[in-house]
Amino acid sequence: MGKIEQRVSVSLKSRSYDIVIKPGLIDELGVRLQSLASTERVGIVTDRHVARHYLSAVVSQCKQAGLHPVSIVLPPGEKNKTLATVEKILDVLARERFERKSLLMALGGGVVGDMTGFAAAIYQRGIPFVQVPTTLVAQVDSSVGGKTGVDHRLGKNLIGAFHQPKAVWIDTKFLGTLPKREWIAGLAEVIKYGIIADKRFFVYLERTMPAILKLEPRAVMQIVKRSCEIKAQVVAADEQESDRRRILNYGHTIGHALEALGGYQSLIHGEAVGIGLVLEADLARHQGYCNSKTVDRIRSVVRAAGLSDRLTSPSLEKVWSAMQHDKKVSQGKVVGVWPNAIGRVRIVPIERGTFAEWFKTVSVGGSGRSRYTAKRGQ
Ligand SMILES: NC(=O)c1ccc[n+]([C@@H]2O[C@H](COP(=O)([O-])OP(=O)(O)OC[C@H]3O[C@@H](n4cnc5c(N)ncnc54)[C@H](O)[C@@H]3O)[C@@H](O)[C@H]2O)c1
Ligand SMILES: O=C(O)C(=O)C[C@@H](O)[C@H](O)[C@H](O)COP(=O)(O)O
Ligand SMILES: [Zn+2]
Repeated sequence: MGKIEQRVSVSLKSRSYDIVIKPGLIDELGVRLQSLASTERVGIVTDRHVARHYLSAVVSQCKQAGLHPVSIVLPPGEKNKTLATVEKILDVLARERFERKSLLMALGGGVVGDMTGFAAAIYQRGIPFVQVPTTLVAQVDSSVGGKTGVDHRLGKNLIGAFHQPKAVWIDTKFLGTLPKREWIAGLAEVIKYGIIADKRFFVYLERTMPAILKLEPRAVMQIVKRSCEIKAQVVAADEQESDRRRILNYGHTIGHALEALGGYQSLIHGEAVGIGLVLEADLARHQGYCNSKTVDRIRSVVRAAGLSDRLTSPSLEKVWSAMQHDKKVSQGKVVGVWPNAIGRVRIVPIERGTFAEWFKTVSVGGSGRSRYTAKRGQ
């Protein structure tokens, strides 16, 4: 199997697994699956958009490797990340007599990955699955670390389970067909890693953004690999988010609230996180945790990526109330992740009064979408 693959290991207490990053890895999927699957039956879960580009190639790979693939094609988009959609996956697994050792493959973005992982976590109390992420968000974040689940009307990812994949296989060539808006959204999670854990990486992003926006292969490989390394380290230190893993949620306290307030339709996840990165940095400054220069640098890199930095809801009550459903809430208190400087964050609760004071100072406006809101394929 070619030479240019990169590997990142996720070392957990119970078990480790590898993230393999390689352009063209799709051509090896059959062989890789064969070496991991204990039964011939393999469930390929994907969505309609991804299926159009890649499903037939993956199915024929499986067949060539002597496997018996069963395709499950879901409706795309966050609004379908629901228990009802997971039930559809479970119906197929039961009907097709999937067994405890049957393997599922999540072929898609974070929505497909989170739901496939959740179905794998609960079908027969847990079956194995692999992640084959096809969006930037999924390649740098959602495919790694075992957070799986679905949304609830009141809050993001309120229903779910920790269930680690057996492997993560990343083909950066998938990104070639990704709509630009989705690519830009993924950059929010990439920028997040620089802010929470790696100043050098943040500086790299500041300098290299033009090449990244042009999808230059070296830059793409670098951001995917470094993001996976940082995520793998954090997850290894705290698999089930009892403490340190909460840093991966920087930008999400406000981001998830805005996503839920938009009914999971107006903002896509990365766009909401991009806004959250800037607003939570500004809120950190307001609380005296960092200086304005730090906020300005975060704002500049977010804008350079083409992401919005503007609050999308004028209602303090609505935003604060949506934030109450954050999974970091502890003993009724909203807990935030706040930058001290680039590369360093602290985790501290915030009072409503402090949030309200800051909220008055923030200008509201725009749709919150990235500069690239064109239709798919543009
Ligand atoms: N589990 C975690 O740790 C974690 C981390 C980050 C995000 N998430 C979750 O991930 C979700 C967002 O994921 P996403 O941004 O990947 O969105 P997504 O899964 O909705 O994919 C975005 C769009 O791109 C399409 N698409 C996917 N790959 C494509 C390709 N290669 N070519 C063309 N079209 C393609 C999809 O059909 C979809 O329309 C959110 O639900 C978020 O909560 C989870
Ligand atoms: O892996 C994690 O831990 C994260 O927080 C990564 C986030 O980017 C991701 O959006 C995650 O799904 C959020 O988790 P949640 O527990 O806040 O729903
Ligand atoms: Zn996220």
